[in-house]
Amino acid sequence: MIQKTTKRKNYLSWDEYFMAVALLSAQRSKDPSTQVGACVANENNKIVGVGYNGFPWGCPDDELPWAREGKYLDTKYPFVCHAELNAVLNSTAPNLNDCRIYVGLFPCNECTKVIIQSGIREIIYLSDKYADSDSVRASKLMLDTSGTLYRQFEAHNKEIILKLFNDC
Ligand SMILES: O=c1[nH]c(=O)n([C@H]2C[C@H](O)[C@@H](COP(=O)(O)O)O2)cc1CO
Ligand SMILES: [Zn+2]
Repeated sequence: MIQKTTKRKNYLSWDEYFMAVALLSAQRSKDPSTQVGACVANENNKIVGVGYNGFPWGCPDDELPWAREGKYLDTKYPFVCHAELNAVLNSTAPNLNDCRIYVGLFPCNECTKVIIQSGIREIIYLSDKYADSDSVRASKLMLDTSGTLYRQFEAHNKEIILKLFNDC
């Protein structure tokens, strides 16, 4: 076998790593329409919280509705906890001051309040598909006025492949 003496070139950047963790977490979501994941990293690039969208602890995934349309109480919206909320609540760190949060989807106004109040200073998001909604407009107003940073994730690769069985 030929010995490799220089470092590997195609390793993940920190941004790619944390976004990949967010996207992997999203795969735990039972939402049939939109799976969102979030990953909080601190100043030392340590992961301090992860989450995905789902119903609250103890609320059965098969009994509450997953519908998007219909009467409010027949939809998922009053029940589902957003990924960002779960990532903040799941954190074991004493506080999230100066952390970054990586999310698949631009945070709604309710999650934005949680993000700002938790001390997180930067949001890195993948999709802004609800940019035209009042919720996201309100988010941006709060972020701009509070000085909380946000930027879209810059992808250098279109995909990050995880192989469960690798030939190494
Ligand atoms: O910031 C967010 N974080 C988050 O976890 N979600 C969740 C709530 C829902 O389960 C799903 C959105 O559903 P839909 O795209 O079908 O409206 O994504 C939604 C947003 C933005 O609205
Ligand atoms: Zn939200």
